[in-house]
Amino acid sequence: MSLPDDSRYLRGGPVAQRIIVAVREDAKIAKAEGFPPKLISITVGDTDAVDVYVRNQRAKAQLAGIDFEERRFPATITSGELEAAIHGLNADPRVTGIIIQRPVPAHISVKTLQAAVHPLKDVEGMHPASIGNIVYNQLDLAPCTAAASVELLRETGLDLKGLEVVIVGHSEIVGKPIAFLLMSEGATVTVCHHMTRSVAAHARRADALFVAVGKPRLIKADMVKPGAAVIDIGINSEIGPDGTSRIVGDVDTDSVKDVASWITPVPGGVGPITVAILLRNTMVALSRQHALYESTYGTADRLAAE
Ligand SMILES: NC(=O)C1=CN([C@@H]2O[C@H](COP(=O)(O)OP(=O)(O)OC[C@H]3O[C@@H](n4cnc5c(N)ncnc54)[C@H](OP(=O)(O)O)[C@@H]3O)[C@@H](O)[C@H]2O)C=CC1
Ligand SMILES: Nc1nc(=O)c2c([nH]1)NC[C@@H]1CN(c3ccc(C(=O)N[C@@H](CCC(=O)O)C(=O)O)cc3)C=[N+]21
Repeated sequence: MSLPDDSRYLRGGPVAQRIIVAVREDAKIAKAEGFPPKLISITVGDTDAVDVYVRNQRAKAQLAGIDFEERRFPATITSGELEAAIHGLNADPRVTGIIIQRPVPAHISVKTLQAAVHPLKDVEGMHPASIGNIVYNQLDLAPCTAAASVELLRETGLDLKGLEVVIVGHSEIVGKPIAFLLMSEGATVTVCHHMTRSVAAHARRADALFVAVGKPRLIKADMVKPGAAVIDIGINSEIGPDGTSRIVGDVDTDSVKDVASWITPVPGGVGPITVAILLRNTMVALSRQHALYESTYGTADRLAAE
């Protein structure tokens, strides 16, 4: 889809590009120091949104100089088998980071899998020990989509302090971490979900509206305050008028763009930044592992050599 050249569109491409350039520099240095970064993606079963994400992870990891490997498992696999595979990756010193693609089949608990990833290899910040960091305002490694969405809001130049923010969707991986990230920035945050009495009434008060539900065109123009920033996080596959599959968000962009001052396109908005932040998180994880390695072995080795 090509978008008109309209400053209301908050495009993710340039932001993602900036991040990837910095990651590439870091990856080059890490390789020279003998710590080549390697990211492993674990997919269980088949989901369109995951396929898009993994395809872009592979492409951008290659651009950034990060080794990328996808491990695909059938939907019939047991939780025990997956946990064993994760433990193997935890123990493999060549593996820097592990991402568990969501969703996983109903008979498997994604929480159990996330808890099985070693916190030092948790590049999404989803281990129960990692997710607490954002509650304590330690924001250098946050869940990727949440961090990407906040990064796009910053592009508006709006002052986040005291900003009225409404988030629609409260998943652990998107809605809740966005709320914590924005609270850290001083925004006033309201979180809506399927039990909220009137999502529209809340949404209409928002200076910045984040939507992560997974329902095409859920947010219409009459739910948006004139002049608001609308961050559309949804990635939904649907069949377009020409009969081919296409990706759309959760916002009815055609009507909302006439009301909002800023809107993120889908594709081309949050998605590319999510991928870039995953790669940046891989480098943050690597530098933590490197620091631990040095404090455990490095000094001793250097002393021995002198
Ligand atoms: N762009 C990107 O980088 C990413 C995009 N996504 C996309 O974002 C979307 C959401 O993903 P994710 O958070 O993982 O999804 P989940 O299905 O885990 O969460 C959806 C959330 O929406 C809430 N919800 C459902 N129906 C309504 C409704 N009618 N009104 C208000 N809230 C509602 C649910 O509430 P409750 O739990 O109470 O039912 C839940 O909190 C998907 O389209 C996904 O593909 C996801 C990750 C990354
Ligand atoms: N553990 C986990 N973490 C996730 O963050 C996660 C997940 N599981 N499961 C699936 C969803 C979906 N998701 C996408 C991220 C980026 C694009 C993306 O790169 N989109 C581009 C490209 C679109 C295209 O190539 O057609 C865009 O929107 O412009 C898509 C989808 C992350 N998710």
